[in-house]
Amino acid sequence: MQLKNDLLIKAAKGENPERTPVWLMRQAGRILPEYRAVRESVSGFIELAQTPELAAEVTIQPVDLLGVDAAIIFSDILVIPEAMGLPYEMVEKRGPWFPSTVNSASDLKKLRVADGVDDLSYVIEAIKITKKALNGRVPLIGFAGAPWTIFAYMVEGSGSKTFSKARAMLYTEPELSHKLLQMITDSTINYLKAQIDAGANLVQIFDSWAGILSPEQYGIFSLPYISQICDAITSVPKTVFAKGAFFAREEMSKLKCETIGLDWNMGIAESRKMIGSDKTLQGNLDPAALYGNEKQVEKATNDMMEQFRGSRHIANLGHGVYPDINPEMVKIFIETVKKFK
Ligand SMILES: Cc1c2[nH]c(c1CCC(=O)O)Cc1[nH]c(c(CCC(=O)O)c1C)Cc1[nH]c(c(CCC(=O)O)c1C)Cc1[nH]c(c(C)c1CCC(=O)O)C2
Repeated sequence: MQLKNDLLIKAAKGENPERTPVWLMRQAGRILPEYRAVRESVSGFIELAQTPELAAEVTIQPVDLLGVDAAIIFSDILVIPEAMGLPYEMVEKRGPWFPSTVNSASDLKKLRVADGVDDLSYVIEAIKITKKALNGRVPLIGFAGAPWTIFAYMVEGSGSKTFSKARAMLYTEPELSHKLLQMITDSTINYLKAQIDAGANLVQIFDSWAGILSPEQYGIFSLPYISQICDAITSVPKTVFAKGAFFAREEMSKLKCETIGLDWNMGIAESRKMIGSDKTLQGNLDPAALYGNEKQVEKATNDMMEQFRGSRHIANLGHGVYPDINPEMVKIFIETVKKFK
């Protein structure tokens, strides 16, 4: 299927798109009343994610309603632990929670390497339905969590400010940590390959908890596993977004990926210098800028675009859009990027 809008793919490959493409991390769900209406028709997030027709519907909503240049499949990074044998629940207003966690070698024995097609067939089905419905209008982004971020949830059992249990394990049980990280990595490679076979045009790896590791620990327990994933996926462009990993930008430029995501704490000119000109940069407006009024959002967006001018860029926020942002301000962000000359 030929893409009618391939700006994202061109930008990722450094092929001079006619204008800068724009999409938002966490654009599916969260901010749209149309999403909440679908969400209320089922028992909760997990049922929605596991019902391929509905997952496809909410994946396409931001393309229709906001005018973004890409869709991202509606799912969650935590489907990987579940496929490995560690199920999660999504607790209303609190976030993910794992009834059991990984603390010992015997816990690890109960897990398996997930097979992308069989264990995550509902995501694969949702991708196929989405691709058909999109009919080439925009590219579809597939995604997975980075092994370290997935490890953090599997060991901690929930979100946390410090993830101190997960970080402790890296010091007290380094061998066990590496074994679990390798199982997550192998599962993630299988999963991303299955997403690509089903039609994903680009994949993004979210290392949301990169920033809580020391540079040294990051180099031992996160980057080598992201690097394995980048090496294993060769058929579509890859984006690596490591939130808070300002200290790893130079190292990240060596990854076999086309695009590096920047969060809003990372200076644009300084990041370009560290990463070099052979990669596309994605980002990085502060998501809180969208709390401003129309003029303020326009100005903040234009200021960001100006700093990326003339270099390989995919416009986005520096992290996921916040749930209480007014969709009208998201539209202004998108329109401002599209009009930028
Ligand atoms: C850390 C992380 C998670 N999930 C994800 C990350 C990495 C990105 C990041 O750093 O924000 C990634 C994710 N989660 C979701 C998507 C869908 C696609 C998209 O719109 O980008 C994506 C790409 C849906 C979701 N994932 C979740 C929801 C809300 C569930 C609901 O509808 O109640 C959605 C739409 C739940 C979720 N899932 C997770 C948390 C902490 C929570 C609860 C709080 C929150 O909403 O962010 C784990």
